[in-house]
Amino acid sequence: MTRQPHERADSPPPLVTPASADLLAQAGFDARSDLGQHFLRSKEAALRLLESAELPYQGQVLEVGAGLGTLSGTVAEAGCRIWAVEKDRRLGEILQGALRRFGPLARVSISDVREVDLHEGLDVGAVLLAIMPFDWELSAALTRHVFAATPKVERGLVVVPSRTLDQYQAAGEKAGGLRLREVDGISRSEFWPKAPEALRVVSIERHR
Ligand SMILES: C[S@@+](CC[C@H](N)C(=O)[O-])C[C@H]1O[C@@H](n2cnc3c(N)ncnc32)[C@H](O)[C@@H]1O
Repeated sequence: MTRQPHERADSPPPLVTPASADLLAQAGFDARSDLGQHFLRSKEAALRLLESAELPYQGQVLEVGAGLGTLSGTVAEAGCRIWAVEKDRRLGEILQGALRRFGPLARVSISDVREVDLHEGLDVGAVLLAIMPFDWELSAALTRHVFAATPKVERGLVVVPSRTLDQYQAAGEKAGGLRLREVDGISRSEFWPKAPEALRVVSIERHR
């Protein structure tokens, strides 16, 4: 298989499991800007996102770009089923290691979310919860993709660059039938590497 210019070798980085964003930084991990990689540094921030998401107990959550599993583990601890999808194969072992203890509550797919069968894998009423790549075009494309791929995802809560929200709101009715609303903020310093621009915590609903 020919490797794309941005693809790196798949050898795992020198990390311990479970890993944290700060350990990743200390290990000299090469965060990929083409994937908008910025990792959540604290569990407190994950808990705050969980609170904003108002997840139904034992509901199903799709997380796009699960990274190290910091948010995914918090979701599973709250009693929800999590499907953690992450494109970067270098993070596969770490993510699987972080979620192994949850057994059947947690499913991991190491793949581009646009290449997994979301309709088949999700239940009606699934919620999208994601810290989307910090690249406004990519985060907008992935958000659009999830809601277009299956009607089973009824709503979501995402962290996105503020420009993603601005562009959606500017698109109005053309925004793929979705209504986005800012519900909270999150500091750029909650991430390693620090987010390059302001972030928004946004709830998403379908237009009825
Ligand atoms: C802002 S980071 C958030 C990581 C993680 N949620 C955390 O906070 O530690 C975005 C994540 O999305 C992943 N990603 C980028 N494009 C993706 C795609 N098409 N499908 C699945 N994951 C993707 C990146 O590799 C990265 O781990």
